[in-house]
Amino acid sequence: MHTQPSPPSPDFTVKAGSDGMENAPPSPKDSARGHVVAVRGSVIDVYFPGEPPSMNCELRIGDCGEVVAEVASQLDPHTVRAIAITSPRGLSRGTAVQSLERPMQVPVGKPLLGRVLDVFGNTLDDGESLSSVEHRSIHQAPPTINRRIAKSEVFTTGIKAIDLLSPLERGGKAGLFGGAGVGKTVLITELIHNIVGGHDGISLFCGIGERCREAEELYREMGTAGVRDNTVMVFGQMNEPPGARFRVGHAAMTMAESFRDDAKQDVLLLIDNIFRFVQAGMEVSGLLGQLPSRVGYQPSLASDLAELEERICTTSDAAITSVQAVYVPADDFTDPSAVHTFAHLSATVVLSRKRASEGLYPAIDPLKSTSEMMLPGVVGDRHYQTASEVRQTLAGYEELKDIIAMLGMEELSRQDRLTVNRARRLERFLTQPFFTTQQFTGHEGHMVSIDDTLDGCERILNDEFQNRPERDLYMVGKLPSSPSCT
Ligand SMILES: Nc1ncnc2c1ncn2[C@@H]1O[C@H](COP(=O)(O)OP(=O)(O)OP(=O)(O)O)[C@@H](O)[C@H]1O
Repeated sequence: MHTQPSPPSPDFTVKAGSDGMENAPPSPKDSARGHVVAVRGSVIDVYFPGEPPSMNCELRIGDCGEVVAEVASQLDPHTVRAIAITSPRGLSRGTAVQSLERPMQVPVGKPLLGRVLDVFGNTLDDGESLSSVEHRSIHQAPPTINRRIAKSEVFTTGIKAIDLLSPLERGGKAGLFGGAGVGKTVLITELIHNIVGGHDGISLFCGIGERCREAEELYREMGTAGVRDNTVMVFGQMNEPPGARFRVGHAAMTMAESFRDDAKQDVLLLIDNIFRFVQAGMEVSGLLGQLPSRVGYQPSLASDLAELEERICTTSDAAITSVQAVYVPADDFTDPSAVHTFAHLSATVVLSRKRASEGLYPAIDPLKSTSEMMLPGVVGDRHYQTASEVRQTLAGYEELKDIIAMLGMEELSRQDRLTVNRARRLERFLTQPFFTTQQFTGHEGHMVSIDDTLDGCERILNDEFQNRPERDLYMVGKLPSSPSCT
């Protein structure tokens, strides 16, 4: 079906800078020229009279190379199937195609700082083009084992519940898991606010498949916080074709790797949202006609994720610390996308809908959030003991909830009543007013050091606040030095 006699291929004339593409394709060799033989949505079959381009080669389609596509499979000795990275609107059979005979490339290095880019490295802000900057392929192998190093060092965020119960690892990967609307984006924005200013490296934000409005808000917020000059933002948002959303993570990784490997600078990589990467992969796989696997995901889900996640690592040159928001479909934590993502992370912060509905923001579930850093040798004995006691108290309260609902507090033993008293106060103390939600909550934002968090929890566990109303501990930063102070 794809090998029918092909019409003569039209002349390919390349107009530099057309279609807003800053990297105009070079003059094609004859063997790199082909033409479209079939278009089905984002799937484009291309016939090459000579040798066909290899996997992942970038194709420019149209007289001005206005549609960019990537070779996804080879159908026969002369035909390849490509996935469009830009909208394939207007394509028809016979349209000229040029193979660039190399994978997609993005600009890398210092000129990217302070810029907002798309999956091709085209600038989305008003600044000058980056076409003259060094470019590098978005497909890179992860560092070999002998280049990797493992240091166990905690990365503090100033957010009480995270620092106490699931401390992030410097040079590690952390995930913020949650269903729709439980506060993943707010939490990642607050992390940017708290960390980026004090982080003496580069920050790279990668927006995958989320709303364009959020990208604009983040850009403004970075400007207000005065951290834009040390930040690169790369977006492939929900209005873009699946190919672009699938590749934007690789583009961002290539930029992050250049800062780590060439400039030897630590990188903080924030990704919102890794589920959208999986979802884009699922769409691409469906378009390619692959048989779906469990829950409709692509059969290559595990390897797609591993290909990206394994590139995020710390080497002897510098560290890439990554925080990723992970949308959990229908709040089902056994969904394959969530399960496969869990496997790559050193810290998982789970957001709970129940806590969000009670207004206990950030809605972090203290019993489900975990971290590999939670060892006495890493966080210290005091932190380890306090976190364990907090967890035990909250778990005890969780078990007592059914009894309280059926029989009331009066039927509880004195010890159980004390547990409930402490747990409710701890729950409220672990809420925190955010800088980024200041305008609509009316609570002034607070960053809290881990010492103040430990001090607060210890005092609540020692019943210092047992006679204070619970609301006094809600949405506060650190606790007052005396329980009687407000
Ligand atoms: N820390 C917080 N303090 C106060 N309100 C919050 C907080 N976190 C989230 N919210 C409320 O929850 C809403 C949804 O938050 P957010 O957009 O971060 O959710 P999300 O999990 O990213 O959602 P989606 O999956 O739809 O992108 C916010 O608009 C806000 O009203």
